[in-house]
Amino acid sequence: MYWNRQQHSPMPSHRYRDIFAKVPIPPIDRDWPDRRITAAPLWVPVDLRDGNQALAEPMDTDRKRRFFELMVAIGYKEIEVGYPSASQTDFDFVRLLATSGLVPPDVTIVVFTPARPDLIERTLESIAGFRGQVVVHLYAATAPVWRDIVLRRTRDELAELIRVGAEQIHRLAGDTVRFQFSPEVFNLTEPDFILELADQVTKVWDATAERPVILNLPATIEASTPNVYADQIEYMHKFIPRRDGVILSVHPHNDRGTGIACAELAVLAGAQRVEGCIFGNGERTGNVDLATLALNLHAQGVDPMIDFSDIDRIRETVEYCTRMPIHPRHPYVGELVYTAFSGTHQDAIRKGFAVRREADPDAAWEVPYLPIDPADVGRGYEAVVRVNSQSGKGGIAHVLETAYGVRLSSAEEAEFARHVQVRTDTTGREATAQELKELYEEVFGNSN
Ligand SMILES: CC(=O)SCCNC(=O)CCNC(=O)[C@H](O)C(C)(C)COP(=O)(O)OP(=O)(O)OC[C@H]1O[C@@H](n2cnc3c(N)ncnc32)[C@H](O)[C@@H]1OP(=O)(O)O
Ligand SMILES: CC(C)C(=O)C(=O)O
Repeated sequence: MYWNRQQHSPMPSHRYRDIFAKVPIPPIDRDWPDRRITAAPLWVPVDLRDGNQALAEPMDTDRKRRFFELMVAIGYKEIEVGYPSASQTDFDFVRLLATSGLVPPDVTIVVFTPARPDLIERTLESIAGFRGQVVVHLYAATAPVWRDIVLRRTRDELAELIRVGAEQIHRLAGDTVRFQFSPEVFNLTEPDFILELADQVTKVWDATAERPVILNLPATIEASTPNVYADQIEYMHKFIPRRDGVILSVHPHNDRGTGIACAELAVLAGAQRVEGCIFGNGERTGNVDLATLALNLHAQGVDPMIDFSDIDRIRETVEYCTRMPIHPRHPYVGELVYTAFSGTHQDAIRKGFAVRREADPDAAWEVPYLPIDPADVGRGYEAVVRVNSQSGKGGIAHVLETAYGVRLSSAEEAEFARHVQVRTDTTGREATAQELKELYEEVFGNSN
């Protein structure tokens, strides 16, 4: 075919199978494609547990505490604070929260446990005496490969393990505790088995609208296009027993790079709660990024209910706690995401700002190439246009004007751009505002 001269790659793609070969995807009359997101879901950051378990150097108490205080300060009301049976550090941090008054009364903490009697006991020990709101989160992997290879249990045996764990938690936990169950690798588990387990745990935990059980459905390893995950979630939304007594939650990872889309489509499909990490730390390619999800809502006119108005302060804390830098292209927070180097984009932004200057500050934001106003997240406008050999006269004039108040006529703009082009082509580098000013003075003298 003349239009497609691509060759077969030498990679062994034949060794992989798509999700439809791995698990039944039940047909549904899907409603999610026609829905819109008009309100924020319940957000639950799992940075202190799922994020923490992915770090080369897990957080110490000081880091955990700073991260926790940040999450409280910006508005999270439910926070997974650790895997208390994993390490003394995790246990001690939960004890600190349980005994120190660091948890505000309107904030719920979540503690995470596998279905092992000794570890459940240790988990409940970690929250002993805590008077605030707490969720005990039980998990077990349910997908066939995990059942066969890892846990070496049949479906019935695994269901029994989960029932026994759920009963133990119910017995040991006080009346104020709420319960959460995650069938790990939900997305690769047979739907009828999930319904069976959901029926079981909601029965054992006596799920009611007043004391709902959280059923969290993870894409532990992202394994399909997001529309398939959305179908899987909508199926559960429609068919899980005791739906009124269940908060349907999702927990997408990002192995295919589509964790955000999975979370958003899952919310359209009926998910009420989303777990993830701020800026997307987490196992392998990370948990879904809660900051991007929140700011995607903001950019659609929906209040995300979390305050990202000082995103660089949040970024500093997250980088300190995880000891990992955030990529310059990371949505909303990256150093370069409000910056244009290219000429036609700079020209459009400059014209957009000119219109904006005349507009009501509350008028709808319509500046080309800037999906949100950088000021919303505490960024200034200095870095919006930066100049190199890809830049044009509009962008160069914008920098001179905003940095130094120098205004060029149209003829001067065109002439000066030619000088800048020679300079940036020769150096191969960016020209800073100060370098542009010096070049301007060389070309036009100091008089303008
Ligand atoms: C998708 C997720 O994020 S799940 C959470 C993953 N997080 C972590 O593992 C971090 C914390 N983990 C730990 O500190 C340790 O793994 C511990 C304390 C939980 C367990 O440690 P160990 O007793 O040394 O066991 P190990 O780490 O090798 O785990 C494997 C055992 O756990 C079992 N297991 C795994 N998941 C579960 C579960 N949800 N419920 C019960 N048992 C489980 C495995 O079948 C295996 O048992 P086996 O030894 O009888 O074959
Ligand atoms: C067990 C759950 C919540 C999890 O961390 C995952 O599946 O990734």
